[in-house]
Amino acid sequence: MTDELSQSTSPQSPVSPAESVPESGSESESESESESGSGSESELETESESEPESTQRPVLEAAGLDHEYGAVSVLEDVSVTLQPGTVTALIGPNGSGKTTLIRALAGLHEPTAGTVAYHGPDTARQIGYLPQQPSFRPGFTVIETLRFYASLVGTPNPEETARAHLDRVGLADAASRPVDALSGGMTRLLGIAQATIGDPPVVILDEPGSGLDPGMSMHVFDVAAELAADGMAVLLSSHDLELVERVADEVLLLDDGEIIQRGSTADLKSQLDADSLWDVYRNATGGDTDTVTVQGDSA
Ligand SMILES: Nc1ncnc2c1ncn2[C@@H]1O[C@H](COP(=O)(O)OP(=O)(O)OP(=O)(O)O)[C@@H](O)[C@H]1O
Repeated sequence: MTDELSQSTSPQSPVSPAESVPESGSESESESESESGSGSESELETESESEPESTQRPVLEAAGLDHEYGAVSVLEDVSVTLQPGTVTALIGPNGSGKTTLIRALAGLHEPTAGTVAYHGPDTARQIGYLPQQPSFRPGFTVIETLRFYASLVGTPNPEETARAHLDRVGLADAASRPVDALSGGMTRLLGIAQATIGDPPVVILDEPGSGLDPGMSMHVFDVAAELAADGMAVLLSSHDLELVERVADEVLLLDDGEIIQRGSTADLKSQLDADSLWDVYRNATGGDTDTVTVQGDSA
């Protein structure tokens, strides 16, 4: 699907070529991330269509992921399963490897080792992805941009789909505004709307609440919960532990490239004798509040 999106990009499209999804195996890990992430057939193993669906069966399954940037090991033996109809939250200190893991799950870079397998239906779009810093091609309005994505995935009525997705994130009033005139928070909301166009079975949101005011952050997390209620498997990363506690069915705590805790908030709290997810986090990570762990050489 990544290939489809890239190939469909015309010079007149709202998708900047510079923002399109990196080619398979490309290590162009710059922060100019694509807003059109999706499960790349070339990078994800796809299940046969005849496989029966089961609620117990993960729609996305990653096993034994390692990732290295040169000599620096950032992920080590990470396994993740995403179930339909659930919100999974990825939490962890700055630099612990969340974005690296997310990009591997979204098929945007190949892990050094391990597998990512998609077991969901053979839809036009398998994985929707919100990068940490979404960007859109200037010169197009919000509605034009979303309409473009809707037409890319073959939606029968792109206008209606675009408006419905704008509505869902609370951006309806900005439909006619040029994308380059949006605030940072509004750009993120547009990114979330874009990530869900085509109703992909898996939606991966890298820090969807970052830069949003408290009310809008809560709204965005509620949107994530609604997507899960509609049957999608939602993975989001966040540093807002209160909101994570509010919506997540499962929490993955990543520290120094390894998942050191996983489970429902209730289970984690009881296992670690903690009153809140923040206590869980602090107990499990050592609660360092004044340093960022830099993996590998600190230069
Ligand atoms: N392209 C790259 N080349 C080399 N090192 C990288 C690259 N991208 C990330 N890293 C390093 O990998 C580690 C994990 O980074 P990553 O962005 O995955 O962490 P994160 O948990 O998402 O952090 P944050 O919460 O601050 O967004 C960091 O030490 C970072 O410096």
